[in-house]
Amino acid sequence: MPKLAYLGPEATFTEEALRILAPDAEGLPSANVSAALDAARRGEADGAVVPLENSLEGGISSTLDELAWGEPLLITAELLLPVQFSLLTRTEMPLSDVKRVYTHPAAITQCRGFVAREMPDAVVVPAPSTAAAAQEVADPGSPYDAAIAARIAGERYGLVELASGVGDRSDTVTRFIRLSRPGLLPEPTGSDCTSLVAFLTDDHPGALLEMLTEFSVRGVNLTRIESRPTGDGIGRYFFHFDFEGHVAEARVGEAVSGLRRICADVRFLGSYPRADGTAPQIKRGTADDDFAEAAGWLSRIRSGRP
Ligand SMILES: O=C(O)C(=O)Cc1ccccc1
Repeated sequence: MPKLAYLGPEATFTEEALRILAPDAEGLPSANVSAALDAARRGEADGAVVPLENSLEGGISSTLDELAWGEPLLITAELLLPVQFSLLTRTEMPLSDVKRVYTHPAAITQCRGFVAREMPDAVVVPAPSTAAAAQEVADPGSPYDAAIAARIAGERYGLVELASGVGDRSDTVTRFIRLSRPGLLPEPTGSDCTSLVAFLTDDHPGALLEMLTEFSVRGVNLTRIESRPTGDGIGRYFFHFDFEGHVAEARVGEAVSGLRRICADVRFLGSYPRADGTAPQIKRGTADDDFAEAAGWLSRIRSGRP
């Protein structure tokens, strides 16, 4: 039974994701994303499950930066999970009495409209996770009146559900990833995604276009691009890329090695099955057979056997 570290404590959305991604796994709750990933790096767990992005707000910065700067880990699976938020308190109370709310930053952005409409005077404070917020609010000495978390977090920590469905959109989806220490990649399935981070050599006109061209000329469809500051001053960024296909496929391998040639550094984050099962778009001339045929032709030319 694998042991997987996750953003805890019990009853986070990440735990729900873990139960779906790895139903047989033993969960190891961790205080934050870095701690979960460190547990996997140190071998205290076989891997980790953490949130990566959501469809309303984009990437979860702490995860993106850990993947780029921390000891390397490999993404081996992803899951898309719709999440529902509840407003949880120790006792029944009118909404107007809720003055201090505690929850994870991703929930703050996804419930902003509800808070502005129903509790305009409330202050919302960021918590390490939604379940950590629920656990804190359950403490009678807590300075917070309410947590925004999953209904099951309310049940787990003995809170009252003052309101349910407090998210601004019911169709918001969060993307979670499973990671392991570097090793063998998952086999290609025909519906895969590859992730990497790329660092520019220097700042010059067209630098981003040059990177994008490596994908474009091989017909590789990007599914996410996100810039993050390098920390070296305003205007200095590196880039997260997700794209269709597995690095074992010729067009993807060529794009990745093309990037490697023009970037200061490329960190490969993994090729893994796509959660939505969508087959990649393959443009004419970019299938594995096309690359193999052209490579054979080139080698015949080079050896004088056209
Ligand atoms: O805090 C949690 O429960 C998490 O798993 C992170 C999170 C927070 C809000 C939406 C999705 C994931």
